[in-house]
Amino acid sequence: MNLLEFRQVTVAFGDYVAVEGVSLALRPGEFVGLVGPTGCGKSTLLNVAAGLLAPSQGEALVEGRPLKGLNPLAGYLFQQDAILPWKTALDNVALPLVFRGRPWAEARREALAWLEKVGLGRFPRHFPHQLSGGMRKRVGLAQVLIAGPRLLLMDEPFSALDVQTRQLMENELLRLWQEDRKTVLFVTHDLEEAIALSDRVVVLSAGPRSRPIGEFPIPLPRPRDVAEIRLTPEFLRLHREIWELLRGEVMRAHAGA
Ligand SMILES: Nc1ncnc2c1ncn2[C@@H]1O[C@H](COP(=O)(O)OP(=O)(O)OP(=O)(O)O)[C@@H](O)[C@H]1O
Repeated sequence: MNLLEFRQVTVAFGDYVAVEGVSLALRPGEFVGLVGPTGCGKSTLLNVAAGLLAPSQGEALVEGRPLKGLNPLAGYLFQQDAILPWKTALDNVALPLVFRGRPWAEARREALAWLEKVGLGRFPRHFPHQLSGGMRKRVGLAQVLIAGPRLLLMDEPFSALDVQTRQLMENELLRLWQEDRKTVLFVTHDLEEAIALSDRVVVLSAGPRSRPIGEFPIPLPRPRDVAEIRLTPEFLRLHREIWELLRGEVMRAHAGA
């Protein structure tokens, strides 16, 4: 059964129809990259998947059941940090468990294990302003993963990072993902990032009335190193093929802007 499915999802903001008739299904354990030009409705679809936004028409299904309210299986990682500046790295990661009623001591123990998993075992008492951008991302990732989501919704999570840090984080994400293969919907307008990470890349058309116009399986071997895989002939072939479709949409989006 599909873990997440959009069935003919349309979202309108007033008269503006952002996405129209979107159908897309994610199998359990699948890593799907969603690419499209700026403003085409990628975040809108993630918000529908998270249950933060109800479609104007159509529906989202989670394990075959219509989604009503917040998606209980989902963890959401945004472009901006969602961590609290006045809490330590450890307490930021522990918070989702505390919100669920777990005692602080127990939550902190588990949080420390997660900080170690993301390579921050030596920084539990640091505050966010004492950490680099990449380290804050790691805190954010640990904070999402500690809650045990089966679906990860990621909205350009690494786009604010410099290229090297970004590649480190992409590899880190793949390493963690290999461990238990959560279902991932990863939004980006960076086609290379989408190909390097995903099992399947879905291309959205330029808005308004955006919808998927192409789906490309990415049969690159795993485990992958995102920096190395970009240099392989198969990667370049996939990039050329998908870019052919995406380029037209990017140009349409710019012409309409
Ligand atoms: N709450 C809202 N009210 C009105 N219009 C909105 C609202 N949210 C999004 N939109 C519009 O819907 C369209 C899709 O927005 P969305 O943020 O989903 O695009 P995106 O593909 O994620 O963009 P980007 O790549 O720039 O982040 C945009 O034209 C945006 O202006």
